[in-house]
Amino acid sequence: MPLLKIENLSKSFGGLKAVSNLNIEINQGELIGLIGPNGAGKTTVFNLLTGVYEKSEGKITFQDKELSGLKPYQVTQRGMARTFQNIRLFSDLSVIDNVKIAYHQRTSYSTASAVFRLPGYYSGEAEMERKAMELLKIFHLEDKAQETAKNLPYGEQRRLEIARALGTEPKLLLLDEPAAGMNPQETHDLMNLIRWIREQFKLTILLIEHDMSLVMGVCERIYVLDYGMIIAQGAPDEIKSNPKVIEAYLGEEVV
Ligand SMILES: Nc1ncnc2c1ncn2[C@@H]1O[C@H](COP(=O)(O)OP(=O)(O)OP(=O)(O)O)[C@@H](O)[C@H]1O
Repeated sequence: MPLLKIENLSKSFGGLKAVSNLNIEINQGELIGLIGPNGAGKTTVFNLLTGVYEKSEGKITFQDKELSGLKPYQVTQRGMARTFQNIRLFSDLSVIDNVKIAYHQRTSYSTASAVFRLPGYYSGEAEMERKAMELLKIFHLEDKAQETAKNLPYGEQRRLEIARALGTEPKLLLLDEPAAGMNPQETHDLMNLIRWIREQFKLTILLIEHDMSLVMGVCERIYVLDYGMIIAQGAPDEIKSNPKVIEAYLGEEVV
């Protein structure tokens, strides 16, 4: 059974069919790319998966359970986390608080112990602080733990966003253009980081990305969307030489 199964998924906005009859299967541990020209429907797919949008038609099954009518926080609790194309951090909070908020979504202590500050609350907080700090170390952000998130350079904000997503302890991580705005060196480092966190956290990753060197470099399989429909799928080498893909990217560099 795949970890994620998307069957005949469609989403219309008025007369526009942003996603049309989409079928995707992702197995545990895979690193999969979702590419396509601007406006192809990639982010809409993420919004459908995470409960931001309600589907028009189709079925999404995640960890053997259908995801239907769930709010984004419920999808997070089921084990799916995402980052956004335009970074969305709590920009006025500290770096470490951004990650601790993610752990709060998975917290084990009860609301009563939080409200009355019972001992369980404090041990829970301490544990969260420790775990958040561990994550920051992985992302080389431990020295910036007390810094206000908005003061971080752009590349570090992107890394913090991934750290925060991992704080919810997901099985499936959705990355929406993680290399956007990064220079070639940062993109190269990010590629290694993505590979590494997949192993370390036993993650399955679905990645939207326009940077072809990154997509082709890290993904095992790639789905190509155009006008809301899948026009090609396969290994990076097959995708690079697929005439439909080359045509969809007309004038753009595919390799
Ligand atoms: N909330 C919405 N209301 C109306 N139309 C929308 C909405 N969200 C997305 N769309 C439309 O759906 C289509 C797909 O958009 P989407 O953002 O998913 O594309 P994308 O592949 O992620 O593009 P990009 O690479 O530029 O981010 C576009 O035509 C877009 O204008």
